[in-house]
Amino acid sequence: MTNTQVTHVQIDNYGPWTVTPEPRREVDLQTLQSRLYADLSQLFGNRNGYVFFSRFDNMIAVTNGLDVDDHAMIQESVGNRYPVTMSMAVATGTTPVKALGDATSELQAAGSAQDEHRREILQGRTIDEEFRTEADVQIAHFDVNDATGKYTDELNEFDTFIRIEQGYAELMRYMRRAHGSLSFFVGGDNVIAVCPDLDGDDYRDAIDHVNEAVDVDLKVGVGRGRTAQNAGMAAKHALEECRATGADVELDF
Ligand SMILES: Nc1nc2c(ncn2[C@@H]2O[C@H](COP(=O)(O)OP(=O)(O)OP(=O)(O)O)[C@@H](O)[C@H]2O)c(=O)[nH]1
Repeated sequence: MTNTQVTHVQIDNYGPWTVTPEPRREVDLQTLQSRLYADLSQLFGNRNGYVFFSRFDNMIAVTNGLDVDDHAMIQESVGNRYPVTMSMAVATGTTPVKALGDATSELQAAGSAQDEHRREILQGRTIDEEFRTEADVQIAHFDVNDATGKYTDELNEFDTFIRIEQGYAELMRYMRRAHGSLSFFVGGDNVIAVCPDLDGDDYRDAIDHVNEAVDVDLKVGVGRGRTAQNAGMAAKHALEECRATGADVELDF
């Protein structure tokens, strides 16, 4: 049974900051956001977590293996180095959607994202070491079949981008609604989904749905692990197995 630990990261009072005392240069905001994402990717990643940028001012991390002190250190490090602070709430659940829902509720209960008095909130609970297992995290790595031949080498970059984003939009909605999963675009033609205990038929169902809805062909490798890093690497190996065998779905368990 999966037990996903999810952390909701939110920049404090970011909206007002972007326009105070007057609108800040967009290039500076883009630089700040992408650097913060890069730093968080390293800070969570060094502890075997994964972080996804969602909207950049909000980010979602899979943090199995990190305790509250690890979160506090990451929060402090960002507070020391950036002109903005961030709040975090962490929750666990048998589905990632449920865990994230609980984490978000904790942040919302602590105050608005645009409340200047709500700063550096750190709330929630992590999984005690004794209850952690090798099956806590299930990660699916989706990839568009032959994106290079069908899109990248054929269409202009914007039309390729539209095709890939359409596949992503349909997949993220369906995996959330039908399968309690959180899916994130990670670049190129790749989507990483954080999932509860799904089986091969569930993944086939999602791939068929996306194919019927928006005519984008996907394959997926799925892995399990004690941490996001372990599950994610197993998923990548399973995806290589798809490439070797021609299968649409490969499970590494
Ligand atoms: N983030 C991330 N991006 C990747 C990964 N693998 C490939 N990409 C990106 O996806 C692009 C397409 O690569 P592939 O998916 O290998 O190529 P393809 O043409 O779809 O071929 P097949 O996947 O073999 O059907 C690459 O140029 C990279 O930008 C990965 O593991 N993670």
